[in-house]
Amino acid sequence: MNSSDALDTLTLDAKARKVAVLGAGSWGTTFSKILADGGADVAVWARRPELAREITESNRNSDYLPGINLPERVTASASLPLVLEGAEQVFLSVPSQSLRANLEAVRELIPADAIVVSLMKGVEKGTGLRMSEVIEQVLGIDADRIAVVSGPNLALEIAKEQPTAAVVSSRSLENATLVAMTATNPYFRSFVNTDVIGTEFGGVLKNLIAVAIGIVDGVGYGENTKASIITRGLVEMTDFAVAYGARPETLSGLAGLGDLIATCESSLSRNNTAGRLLGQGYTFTDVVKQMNQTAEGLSSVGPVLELALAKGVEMPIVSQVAGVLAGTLNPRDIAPHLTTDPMPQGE
Ligand SMILES: NC(=O)c1ccc[n+]([C@@H]2O[C@H](COP(=O)([O-])OP(=O)(O)OC[C@H]3O[C@@H](n4cnc5c(N)ncnc54)[C@H](O)[C@@H]3O)[C@@H](O)[C@H]2O)c1
Ligand SMILES: O=P(O)(O)OC[C@H](O)CO
Repeated sequence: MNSSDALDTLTLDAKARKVAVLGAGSWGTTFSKILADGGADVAVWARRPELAREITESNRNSDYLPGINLPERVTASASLPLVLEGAEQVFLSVPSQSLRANLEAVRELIPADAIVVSLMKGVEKGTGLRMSEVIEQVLGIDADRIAVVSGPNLALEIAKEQPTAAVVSSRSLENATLVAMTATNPYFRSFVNTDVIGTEFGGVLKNLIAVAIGIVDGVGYGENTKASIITRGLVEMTDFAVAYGARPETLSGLAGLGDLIATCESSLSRNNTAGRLLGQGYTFTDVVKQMNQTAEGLSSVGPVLELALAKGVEMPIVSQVAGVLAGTLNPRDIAPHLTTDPMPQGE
């Protein structure tokens, strides 16, 4: 049976019944709720046993999702073998820079046929690898068994069941579809594509533009500045991702423009918040101390600029974010420098 025949025979019965989520932060916990509300039994791995107990016994994760009740189908444990046993799909939601170490601990525990799904939006420092590439490298599994989820997905809004869409991407359309069916419920709809590169880079790059938006917000600039950065930021995102093999239309979709809008507009965004603190004059070190959740953009800016240089892609906005983070560019100077060329350019 080829893959399009296999797709034709898929019915909703093919939804996964037992899934595992590694990482009980704001996104791992919210995604567990999405999956449980779609009908799956969800086992979550939390590093701290007391958090695992709170999730299982009180159906709450009060540190990350205050006021949200989790479905009974979500249980948690600090034991990886317990969580992973029998999982048909394994969702990964830890900070990107910790993924490799976490995967090394679970390599032997992931069930042989499970689809492994990245929920993360970062690139690895030092290697410049996307999360799906780290998964492929460390687990040594076929790329068809790996999927990624991305889109305009601010965790707290979804935990409150506000209607939202996302895209699931895999080289195997069949596996993307299986994951999307499992990650669909009355308030959350998953679309599919096979452009893993574009889907992952969309999520990484919008974080950097959201940091820029936060910076100019913190400075006190208004909507013209922000709209200029969002629009030119999308050009930078698309040029970069296409240089690495993405399809341009992916960057106009949920994982690109969609996520860019959500992250740049919302004060719930940690990347946007980190930028705002920088714009208000806090140093990078102060900002890192104040953030108690993951702001991936702060770690991805370096590797993204290295990848851009390798392909000769110009990223003036991302370069300016790097300058502000390094303390070499005054946040007030970020906005006028939307191109590196003083001569007028085609848009
Ligand atoms: N929160 C969102 O709205 C959202 C939405 C979409 C995607 N994401 C992505 O999901 C990923 C996880 O983000 P999050 O929002 O859940 O972050 P978070 O900071 O809320 O939680 C991270 C979780 O990982 C754990 N953790 C921290 N360091 C770890 C380590 N070294 N090893 C294992 N676990 C560790 C923490 O204890 C916590 O449970 C990020 O890549 C983020 O970009 C987040
Ligand atoms: O809070 P942020 O900035 O990590 O953004 C969360 C999600 O990626 C929004 O889609």
